[in-house]
Amino acid sequence: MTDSRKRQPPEQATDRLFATERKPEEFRFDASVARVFPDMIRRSVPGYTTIIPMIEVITEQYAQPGSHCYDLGCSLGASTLAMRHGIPFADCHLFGVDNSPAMIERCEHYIALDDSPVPVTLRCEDILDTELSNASVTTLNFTLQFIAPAQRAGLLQRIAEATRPGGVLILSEKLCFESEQEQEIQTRLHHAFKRANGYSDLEISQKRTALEQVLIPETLAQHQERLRAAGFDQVLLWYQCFNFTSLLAIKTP
Ligand SMILES: Nc1ncnc2c1ncn2[C@@H]1O[C@H](C[S@+](CC[C@H]([NH3+])C(=O)[O-])CC(=O)[O-])[C@@H](O)[C@H]1O
Ligand SMILES: O=C(O)C(=O)Cc1ccccc1
Repeated sequence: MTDSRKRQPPEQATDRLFATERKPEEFRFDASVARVFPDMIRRSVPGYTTIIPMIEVITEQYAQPGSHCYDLGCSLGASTLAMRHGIPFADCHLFGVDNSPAMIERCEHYIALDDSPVPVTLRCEDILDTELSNASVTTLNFTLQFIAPAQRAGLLQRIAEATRPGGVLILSEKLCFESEQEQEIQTRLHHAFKRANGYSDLEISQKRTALEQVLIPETLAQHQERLRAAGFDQVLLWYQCFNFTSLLAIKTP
């Protein structure tokens, strides 16, 4: 492939994956999702377009010279590129990890189009198996929710152990709520957000069914307690919009 072809951005499309009636099937990060993913996540996750630039701001504050930064579940690299632009040291190494070949293939194109100096290595791997060491900033931007709940504590412990003193984990997640009333209100607001972004009731309901066994949200308290038990000293909620949040877990220097 010539250099100029390699540098073309992948074509992007509008998400109509759930627009027509389809047989119930579990949601997967396959090629059809990868093709529409920027549109899908922007229209589906309240606050996503705010969180991405803030990942750059947070990374700039916490990246340490000579350290590793990790974006776990990097998809097409939106959070990876935000981290790359925030890292103020050329001797840091950034790793983007995702187990979807369709995502990693497209992500490679976006990384190649970006010419900032921080080296990036993409790994098509399960984040449960990926090697972690010498970390200053690690991001799980809406990824932990797709990991089986029984595996979550072990992964967070591995991240905390790999994190240097003064380093952080940025954890963004869809939440559920202990109060049934709050669960109902926040879900209604999330669905209203999706409708305002052009999704029909059929699209909202079919995607909801497809995600039921795949995206398993937990409460804010569950996340905060598990992050502390994993070895993070401070857990700050820095963003919430409806049932979507982002936390900053800090290992004290
Ligand atoms: N076990 C796993 N190992 C590796 N990757 C996984 C695993 N399970 C799921 N993934 C990957 O985690 C990503 C989650 S999307 C992240 C968005 C991105 N961070 C963004 O800021 O744009 C969030 C969403 O779709 O709501 C997908 O690309 C999966 O393939
Ligand atoms: O679409 C939804 O309802 C979500 O909860 C978020 C989402 C966004 C992109 C892929 C999977 C889930």
